[in-house]
Amino acid sequence: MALLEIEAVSKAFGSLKAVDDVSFSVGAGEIFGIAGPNGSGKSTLFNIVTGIPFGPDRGRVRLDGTEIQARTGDAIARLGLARTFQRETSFDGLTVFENALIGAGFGKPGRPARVIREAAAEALDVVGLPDGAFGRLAGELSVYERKCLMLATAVAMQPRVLLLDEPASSLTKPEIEASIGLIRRIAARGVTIVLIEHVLTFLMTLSQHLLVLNNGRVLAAGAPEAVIADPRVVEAYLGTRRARP
Ligand SMILES: Nc1ncnc2c1ncn2[C@@H]1O[C@H](COP(=O)(O)OP(=O)(O)OP(=O)(O)O)[C@@H](O)[C@H]1O
Repeated sequence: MALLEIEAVSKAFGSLKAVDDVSFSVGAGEIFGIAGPNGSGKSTLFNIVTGIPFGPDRGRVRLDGTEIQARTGDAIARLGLARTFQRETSFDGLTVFENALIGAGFGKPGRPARVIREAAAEALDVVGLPDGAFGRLAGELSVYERKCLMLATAVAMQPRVLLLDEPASSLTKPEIEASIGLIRRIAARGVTIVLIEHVLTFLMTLSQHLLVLNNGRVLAAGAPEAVIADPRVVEAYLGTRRARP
């Protein structure tokens, strides 16, 4: 059985169908990529799945067989589904370690402080933020470091499924390479990953399955090589240009 099942979900804003009858499933341990032009509904899809800030108008979302579409974002996160955002999001007035502690302590009442601290330190280690950075204020970090911290805070929650919204945006090529490595490290820990990204090489390198959205609908889905070779995808996602290598 799939770990995450999305069945015919839709979300409209007035007359705009931002997500329109979208279905797919993600197997345990998989890295599942989602691409699509600007405004095709990718972030709205993540909002619907995580309940942050809203669920779907219609359709079902199942996490390990449990229907979650009517639950709050908070309850969904407690069930083991975490997300990051397109823009770096952190508590800027808190230190790197304090930010990770918030993730590690989330939804785990009664967890000993020592265990929470260990989970926070481990998550920061996974994303490559060294001990020397633990005391720095989040607001003083570089864009890349802030993205790493947002990721570490989500990893510290020890989710079963992690949804990453454009982790490579605004990064340099070496930083993108580093991000690929750290997403692989997170996946190797048994975390199932769903990844939205504009950078196609990033998606192609990481994903076992790829889905392309266009105007809120699934345009193509399947093996990444087959999907990006699909003429409808070339036209919708890349316009008249060919895919950049
Ligand atoms: N809260 C909202 N209220 C009204 N319209 C919205 C809202 N959120 C998204 N939309 C609209 O829904 C459509 C899909 O937006 P969404 O952000 O999901 O696309 P996207 O594929 O993530 O785009 P991008 O790649 O630019 O981030 C767009 O037309 C957008 O303007």
